[in-house]
Amino acid sequence: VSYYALPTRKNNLQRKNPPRPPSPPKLPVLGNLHQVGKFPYRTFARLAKQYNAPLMLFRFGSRPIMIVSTSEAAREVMKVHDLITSDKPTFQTGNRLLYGSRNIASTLYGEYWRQARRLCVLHLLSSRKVRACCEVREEEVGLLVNRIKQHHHHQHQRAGGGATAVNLSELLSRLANDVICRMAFGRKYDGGANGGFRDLMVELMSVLGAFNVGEFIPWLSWVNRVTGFDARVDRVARRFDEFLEGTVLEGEARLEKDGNKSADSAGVIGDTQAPFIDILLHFQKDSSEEFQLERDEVKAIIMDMFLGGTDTTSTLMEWAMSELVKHPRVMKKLQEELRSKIGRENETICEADLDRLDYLALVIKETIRLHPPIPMLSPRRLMQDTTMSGHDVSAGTMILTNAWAIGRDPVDWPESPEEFWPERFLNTSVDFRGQDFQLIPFGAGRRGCPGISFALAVVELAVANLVRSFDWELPDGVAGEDLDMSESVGITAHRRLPLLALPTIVF
Ligand code: HEM
Repeated sequence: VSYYALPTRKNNLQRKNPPRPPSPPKLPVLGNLHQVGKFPYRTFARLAKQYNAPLMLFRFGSRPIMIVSTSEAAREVMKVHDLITSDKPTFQTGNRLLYGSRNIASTLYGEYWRQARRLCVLHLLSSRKVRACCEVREEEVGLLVNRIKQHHHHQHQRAGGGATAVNLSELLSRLANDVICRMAFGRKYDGGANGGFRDLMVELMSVLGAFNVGEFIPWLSWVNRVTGFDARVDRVARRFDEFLEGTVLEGEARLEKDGNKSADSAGVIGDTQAPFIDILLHFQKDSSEEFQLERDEVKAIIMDMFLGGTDTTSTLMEWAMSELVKHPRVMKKLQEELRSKIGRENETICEADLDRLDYLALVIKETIRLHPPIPMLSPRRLMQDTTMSGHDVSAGTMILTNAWAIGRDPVDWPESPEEFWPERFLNTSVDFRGQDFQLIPFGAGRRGCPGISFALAVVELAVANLVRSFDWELPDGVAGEDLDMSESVGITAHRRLPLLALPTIVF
């Protein structure tokens, strides 16, 4: 048997007990780690197809990992077995950076998770709260549009008419970060004296996404000390904590001045525009609340909002703009919708207009189908032995769902699954909110993403304004269809190369 051959299903079926999911032969110590490659979602998609295996069992060092590769299998994991797959694996790096993994996304399934998630869904990310903060997004998107216009005028004057490209990836990352910053703290931290918050976020993402051998092969943990990885993690954790401590002190000063907030008739703390940190501090200070947070937990949940909401959101906007530049037909159709339905009255589109923009909604759906920002979703951990799709799976197995592969599976997407074609969503109710397992970029079930409305509000507003206000071309006369679409390595799959594009002001 070669190292790369999976046992066939037939062999498995000859066994007496329900078989384990197919599993490629492993190397000693490494298990299957050597097979993963730079783009695990591509490798796993290829193997799943090759061996016709909706569920596959791998071993990364000492950890058993099940890979879920079809919508049917995903439904079984996240719907039929949602409860017993709602635990999370622990990682040393996450423990050190996220206050013992007390953030909602990494904490173990249990009472703390239930209460913290409830708090988050009700007070931080509810559609009411999202709506109440539309001014923040409108202002920030307005700033983005003005920045591009200024760049354009400036270049015109300087270069005597020759336009230069703007770095849309950079601008969109700044937008996502500024919006969450204002929601979380009530103000922006633009660097300078405040310590370059965005640089800190970039470093945090890079440390969290780095391969840490000690997570999988515990006796090799010493390697991290030698390579300096441990010291780097400690440095990021310390700098982040210093920053968050400052924001907590500012929040405490505000609470002291305004007095403790009590719930309004809808049970929401503070006014709907109160920054997240003030709301979380209320749950730390007010002993009449049933659920009490520790100071570190306040910080961990704030970090969750940044980790969950910045890179993911900017990645989605970046791919939407890339696909539009690459597909002039779709760009033109969307521009027609925006320019005819919104008209010229306002300089920028505001959120009240978004409901009327049907084609925009299709474009966003199609973008997230082809480019789920977290292609393998967030890992889960099976709580008890069970049988899934006719296979035995043991308690403790880590579960990764390949949303990227599922979004391109010809079984669910029979018409040109690799093509960017928003019209495929016409006359279907298929949506990404966790009911339709062929489209699960936000996961599903108990641990599904609570930030969908929050994310979409930013993404739709930004894309609508960028597409309505400007015409876009690639620099150096490169045709849109030749745009490089390769992905970066890491937890989020953003563009490998930044999206540089030439704007022409239309509105
Ligand atoms: C395009 C943007 C986003 C994408 C693609 C995304 C994706 C995801 C995914 C795949 C999960 C894991 C789901 C699962 O295991 O079933 C998740 C969880 C989570 N997301 Fe998002 N997310 C986005 C935006 C946001 C935003 C804006 C926030 C908050 C401001 C947020 C906060 C969270 C939190 C707190 C969790 C953990 C939930 C739990 O474990 O109970 N996300 N997200």
